[in-house]
Amino acid sequence: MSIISERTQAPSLAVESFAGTLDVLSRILPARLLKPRVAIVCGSGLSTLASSLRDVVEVPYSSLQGFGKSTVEGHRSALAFGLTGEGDGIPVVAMLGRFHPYEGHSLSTVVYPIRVLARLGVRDIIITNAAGSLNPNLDVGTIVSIQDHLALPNLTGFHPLLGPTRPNYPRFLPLSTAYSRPLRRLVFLAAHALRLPRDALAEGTYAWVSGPSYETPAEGRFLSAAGADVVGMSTVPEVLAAREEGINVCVLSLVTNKVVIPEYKSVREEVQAELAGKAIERAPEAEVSHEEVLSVGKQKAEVMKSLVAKLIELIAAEQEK
Ligand SMILES: O=P(O)(O)O[C@@H]1C[C@H](O)[C@@H](CO)O1
Ligand SMILES: Nc1nc2[nH]cnc2c(=O)[nH]1
Repeated sequence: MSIISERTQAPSLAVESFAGTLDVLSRILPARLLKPRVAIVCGSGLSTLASSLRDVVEVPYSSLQGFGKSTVEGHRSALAFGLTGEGDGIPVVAMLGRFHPYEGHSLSTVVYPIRVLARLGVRDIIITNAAGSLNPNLDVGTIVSIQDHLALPNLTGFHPLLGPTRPNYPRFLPLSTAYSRPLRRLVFLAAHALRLPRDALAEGTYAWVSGPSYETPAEGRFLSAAGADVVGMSTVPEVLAAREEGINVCVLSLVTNKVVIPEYKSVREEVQAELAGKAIERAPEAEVSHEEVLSVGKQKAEVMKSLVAKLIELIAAEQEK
C-alpha cells in the first residue's frame, strides 16, 4: 500500500474546494466580522476562551462544507466570530473544537479549517491545547508557550502535507522557525501586563502523538529523553498547515496532568518480602483520565482566557505598525 493512502492524502487546494465554505460565511457574517485578524483554536475544555468576545456570530461546523464534527468531550463544533478589545474592537475567529486523527478524521479534514481561516485573511493564530507534563519542573496548571515540536508521526509517514506538489505551495516546508519568536515575545509581554506569577507561564517543546491512549511509563520516559516537555494528541498538524499557508503561529499548552513515569519497583522483591512476612510499602498506582484533563481546563480557563485576550490586543497593535 502506498504511504500516501487516502487517510493521509492532502486535500485538493483548488480555489473551488473552499468556495462553498467561504460563500456560506460571507452570507451569514456582517462585514466587520468577515475578515478576522487573529484566530484562536480552543483545546480540550478551553472553548470558554471565546466567551469574552462580543457581537458573536456562531457558525456550526455542520453548516460548513469540508468541516467534520468534533466527537471529543470538551470540544464543541462551531466557529465563533466576534470582537475583542476596546473601541471598534478587533475581529477574531475562534474554533470551538478541533478534529483529532484518533477520532477517525483524515489529516486533511483535521487541517481543513486552518486553510479556511487563511482564506479569510487570518495572519496570526493562537493554537491552544491540553497536554501532559513530561518535565518535573512543569506542574499542573502551568501554561507552556511552545517553542518547538517533536512529531514522531510526521517523521514516520503520517504527515498532513503528504501529497502531490501544488501550485503556490512549497514542496519542502522549513520548520526551524515554525513557532514565531515575535509572537512568543508577545506572550511573555502579555503575562507581564497581567502580572501573572513567574511560574504561571513557561516555555517548552510539545511532542505530538496520535493517541487515543495515554502514554505508558516507557513512552513517557522516551519522549522526555528525546527533549519533549509536554505531550498531546493535536496541534502539530494545524501548525504545519498554518505555516504552509503563511500564518504566524503561537501555541499555548495548558498542563492538565503529569505523565505517569513511576520508578519501577521490583515485583519479585515485593513477593519475596511478602513471603518473608516483612511489611511492604506499596506506592499507589496513578492513572490519567480525560475527566482530569477537562477539570484542570475548567479551573484554569480564566487565566488562559485573560492571557489570550491580552495577547490578541498586543498582536493587533503589532499588525497596525
Ligand atoms: O485537543 P486537545 O489537544 O486540547 O486535547 C487533549 C488531547 C486529547 O484530545 C485529549 C486527551 O485528554 O486532550
Ligand atoms: N498524549 C497525551 N495527551 C494529553 N492531553 C492531556 N494530557 C495528555 C497526556 O498525558 N498525554
